[in-house]
Amino acid sequence: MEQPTTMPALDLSGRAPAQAQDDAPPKVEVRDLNFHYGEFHALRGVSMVIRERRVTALIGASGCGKSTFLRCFNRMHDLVEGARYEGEIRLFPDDINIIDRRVDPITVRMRIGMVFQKPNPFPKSIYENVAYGLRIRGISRRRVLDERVERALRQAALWDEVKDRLHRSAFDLSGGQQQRLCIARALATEPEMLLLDEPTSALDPIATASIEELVTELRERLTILIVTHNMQQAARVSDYTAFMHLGELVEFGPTEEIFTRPREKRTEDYITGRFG
Ligand SMILES: Nc1ncnc2c1ncn2[C@@H]1O[C@H](COP(=O)(O)OP(=O)(O)OP(=O)(O)O)[C@@H](O)[C@H]1O
Repeated sequence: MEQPTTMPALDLSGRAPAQAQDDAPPKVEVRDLNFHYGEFHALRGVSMVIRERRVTALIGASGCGKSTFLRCFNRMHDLVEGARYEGEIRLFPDDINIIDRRVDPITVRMRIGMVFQKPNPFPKSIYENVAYGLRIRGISRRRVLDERVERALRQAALWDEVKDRLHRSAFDLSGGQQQRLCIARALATEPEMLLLDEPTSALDPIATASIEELVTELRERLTILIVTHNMQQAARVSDYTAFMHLGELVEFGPTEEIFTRPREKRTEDYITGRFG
């Protein structure tokens, strides 16, 4: 695991003011979420509100349940034997409980996209990677596909780099470009929320910076939940930070407060690198 970096280098100067009076409506409300892998109780009574068009970072030591939590949001555990959810994850504005087995996981995944730690483009062309989800949704008219593929690639800040080689293999792209392609693929179906699971941990600093810039741009149009081991990254890109420990949510609040005035000693110890 990458060690958390220490506190002094955090630069919070360019950030929006603390959101103590944030008027963004809730996008998701997590209510007393418990999650079990068979006998193992991986998430313990997690409750939090994720606000619309805000970036919320999940931090905490390896194994504390960050990915488990993130994966609940697009029902990735459904096929894991013995996996069991309790509680609610209510998605607004329609107020549905997305972990209710009666809610179709495909519908949930259309509304909540996910990007993983390692770029994982399909063995297809750049164009077909982005068009994939659209084709699954029955869109086949060339003009519509062209338009939506271009829009998603522009939103992922990749269009200028790939517009002349759309039909080349996605594997010809660099790691950072592949990750932006995966983001474009997730954006093509116009989700309301994006889950990012350590999206830059396999990337170099330049590619990391471009993904962080992109996260800040995407925040204008959708809600983002990001898992990161990098404290600076959480401080740079997020509005809110949630600190988890052993399956519990220890502390949650505006990023600036969590990093400068944590209420809990465990949070302070973690962000100052005293444990992790
Ligand atoms: N499929 C599984 N079956 C059983 N236990 C699992 C499974 N996946 C994860 N776990 C356990 O659940 C706990 C939380 O794991 P999770 O991957 O969510 O942690 P994390 O905080 O994302 O860690 P990291 O930062 O290392 O990615 C760990 O103890 C892990 O061993």
